[in-house]
Amino acid sequence: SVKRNWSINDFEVGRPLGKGKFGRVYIARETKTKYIVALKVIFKEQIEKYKLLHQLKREMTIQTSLHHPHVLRLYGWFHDAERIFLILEYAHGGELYGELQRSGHFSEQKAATYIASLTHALAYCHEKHVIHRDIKPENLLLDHEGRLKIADFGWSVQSTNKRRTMCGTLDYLAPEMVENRPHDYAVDNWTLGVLCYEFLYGSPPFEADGQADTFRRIMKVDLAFPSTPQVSAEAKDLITLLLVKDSAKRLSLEKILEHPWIVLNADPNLICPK
Ligand SMILES: COc1ccc(/C=N/Nc2[nH]nc(C)c2C(=O)Nc2cccc(NC(C)=O)c2)cc1
Repeated sequence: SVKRNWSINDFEVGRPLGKGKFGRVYIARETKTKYIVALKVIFKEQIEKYKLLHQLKREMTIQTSLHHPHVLRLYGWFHDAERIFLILEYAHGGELYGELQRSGHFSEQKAATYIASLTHALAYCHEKHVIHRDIKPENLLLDHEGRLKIADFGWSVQSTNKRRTMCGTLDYLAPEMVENRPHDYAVDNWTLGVLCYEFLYGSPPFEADGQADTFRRIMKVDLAFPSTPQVSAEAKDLITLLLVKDSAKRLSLEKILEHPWIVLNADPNLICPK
C-alpha cells in the first residue's frame, strides 16, 4: 500500500548524486523496507523566487500519475519548513548523457534500442495526454540493466562533472516550440529525431555557437549528415522522416516502431547491456 505521510525520518540519506539550481539529489534508503530511492531536495525559497510552485505542482501531478517501465517513477513527496522532498525511483546507471559523452556516439543497436524505448514511453505519455516531456540526454537515466528512463521532471539536475549549460539550449526544440506557436504531441516526434541523430553522431543536428544560429538552423531544418561515423541509410531515413518542419507530416510513434532501422537494430527486450 502506498504510504501517504512520508517524512525525512523514514529515510537514511546517502551520498549526493548531483546538484542543481533548485537543490540536490541524494541516494537514500527507506528504513522499514530498505528500498533504495533517489531523494530530490528542492528549496522553497528558490521556488518562490522563480515563481515556479505552479509548474512544480503540475509536473508532480503528471509524474505521479505516469506508471511505465521507461518513465522514472515519482513515488511520493513531503516537505518541511524550507524544503520540498521528492521520492523518486533510483536508476543505478545514472545519466545517459554521461554514457554518450564517454563513448562519443552509440552503436546503431544501442541507439535504436534507446529510441524504441523512448517511443514506447512517449506513446504511453500521449495516451495520458502528456506531451513535451522535455526529453534531452540530461533528462534520460539508465537503470542497473541498461534500461532507459525518462526522468525529465522539469528540474534538470546538473551533476558535479562539467556540463554544457542546459538552461536555454534550443537544440531539442521543434520549430513550432522555438517560434512559441501552439504545439501538439508532434513536438516529441521531432525531438526523437534530434536524439536519434545525437545518439549516432555524438552531437545534436542543429548545434551552433549561439542560440540565434541554432534557431536559424532549426527553422531551416538545416540537416546534414557527417561522413564519419559511418551511419546506415535506414538510420538517416528515420531521422529525415522525423525532422520535418510541418508537424503533421512527421512519422507517427506507431510508424517509428515499424521502421526497418528500429525493427532491424532495436533489442527486443529494450535492454542495452553495458
Ligand atoms: C556522478 O555519478 C553518478 C552515477 C549515477 C547516478 C545515478 N543517479 N540515479 C538517479 N536515479 N534517480 C534519479 C532522480 C537519479 C539522478 O538524479 N541522478 C543524477 C542526478 C544528477 C547528476 C547525475 N549524474 C550522473 C553522471 O549520472 C545523476 C548519479 C551520479
